[in-house]
Amino acid sequence: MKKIVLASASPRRRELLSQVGIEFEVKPADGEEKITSTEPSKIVEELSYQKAMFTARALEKENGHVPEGCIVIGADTIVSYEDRILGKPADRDKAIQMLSMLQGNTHQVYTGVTVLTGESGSWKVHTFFECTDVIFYPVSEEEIEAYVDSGDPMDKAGSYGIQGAWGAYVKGIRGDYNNVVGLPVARLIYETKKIGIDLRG
Ligand SMILES: Cc1cn([C@H]2C[C@H](O)[C@@H](COP(=O)(O)OP(=O)(O)OP(=O)(O)O)O2)c(=O)[nH]c1=O
Repeated sequence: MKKIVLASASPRRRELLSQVGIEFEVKPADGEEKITSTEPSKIVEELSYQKAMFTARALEKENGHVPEGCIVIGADTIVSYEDRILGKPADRDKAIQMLSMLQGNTHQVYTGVTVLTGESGSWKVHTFFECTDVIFYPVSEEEIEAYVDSGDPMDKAGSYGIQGAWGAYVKGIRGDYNNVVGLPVARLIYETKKIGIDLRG
């Protein structure tokens, strides 16, 4: 059986892969990511590639060579609003600022995914991104502060989790819900099928 490795510490990404019946190991990427792009779609693709590559290099080191048939998956999620890129908030104030900006408006969530496959001694690279529009109802300052004080936003791009208490303010989405949570799993299955891989079997 082929070995699939998720290069992520995100519990959401783990759940999404498990949910559709994919069996995998987890080996979070360990390294400093660098952004050189300015376009949201390029940023998430670039960061997903770097995460997948950190883990792939570590596997290569452990094995003494590129493990044949091994599949490494890395992903990165950001929020884009007008010309701003929003990652995880640095502190409480930043989280409040982000949510105050996003409430009552429509923003985009981008997730980039990189799949590396070990083939004939090197890593073949497959990268794509998915974008989902998310619309929030107007939310008061008090509601934002109460949500931020719950601690939920701190490990999430854009300072919210659509799957948690912030779901109370989501008017709607256009596109893939799972993409907002951190991994467009159906697209991942579709893209890997195109390169002859069924991740589920
Ligand atoms: C917008 C949004 C983001 N998120 C999460 C998904 C990602 O885990 C996180 C964005 O951070 P990322 O840097 O993409 O990922 P991560 O640090 O959590 O995990 P790793 O790099 O090890 O793979 O925000 C939600 O859970 N719900 C949401 O609604």
